[in-house]
Amino acid sequence: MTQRTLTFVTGNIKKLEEVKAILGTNLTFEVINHKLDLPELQGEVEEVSIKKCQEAARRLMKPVVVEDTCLSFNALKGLPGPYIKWFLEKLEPEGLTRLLTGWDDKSAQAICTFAYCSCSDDNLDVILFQGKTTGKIVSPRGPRDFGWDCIFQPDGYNLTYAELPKEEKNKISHRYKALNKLKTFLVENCQ
Ligand SMILES: O=P(O)(O)OP(=O)(O)OP(=O)(O)OC[C@H]1O[C@@H](n2cnc3c(O)ncnc32)[C@H](O)[C@@H]1O
Ligand SMILES: [Mg+2]
Repeated sequence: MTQRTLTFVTGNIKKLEEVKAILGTNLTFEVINHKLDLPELQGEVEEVSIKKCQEAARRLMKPVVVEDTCLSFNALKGLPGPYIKWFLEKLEPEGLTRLLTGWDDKSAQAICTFAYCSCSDDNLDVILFQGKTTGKIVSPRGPRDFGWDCIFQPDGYNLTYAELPKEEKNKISHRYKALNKLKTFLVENCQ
């Protein structure tokens, strides 16, 4: 990568906020946002992320990063997973919690997958960086300003993501773990 900017393609302002907060300012590259609501194909999260990233690279013709977030319920064999956005929109947090009525197992995984494409020489190869945080699904608690934060209680905490101070979430989150891997890769490969 010749330029020292990294374009994060997302339509989600809260994701962008967290990415900037986690990366901090002490970086050799600058994260800029390109707001695009990219189409997302169906499939496993890896396939969804790869296709989303290639589409972003094809449209912008420069190095890009996209991110896809899953919320996977173990009792439901990983669903809603990559379809969480649509489940959340239709069912709202209360409805998501209710999906697990009748199941003893309330455990869940928050999974964040960053996908990077250098887009050099028309090469659309994609590299993935994944982070997972385990927890359980609870009745909604806390502010509702970001997705399903109010129903996800990370293991080792009595508070939901929404109730935790932002700095605390950003130290343990699925996004933090994935972003750390991406950051290491960028520092080693993209100077
Ligand atoms: O443009 P993109 O980056 O795709 O943004 P999006 O909002 O469409 O995001 P996803 O496709 O990854 O869908 C993930 C859903 O989960 C929500 N979400 C993502 N990260 C979250 C987090 O850390 N905590 C709570 N909800 C989150 C998000 O608002 C979506 O409803
Ligand atoms: Mg999306």
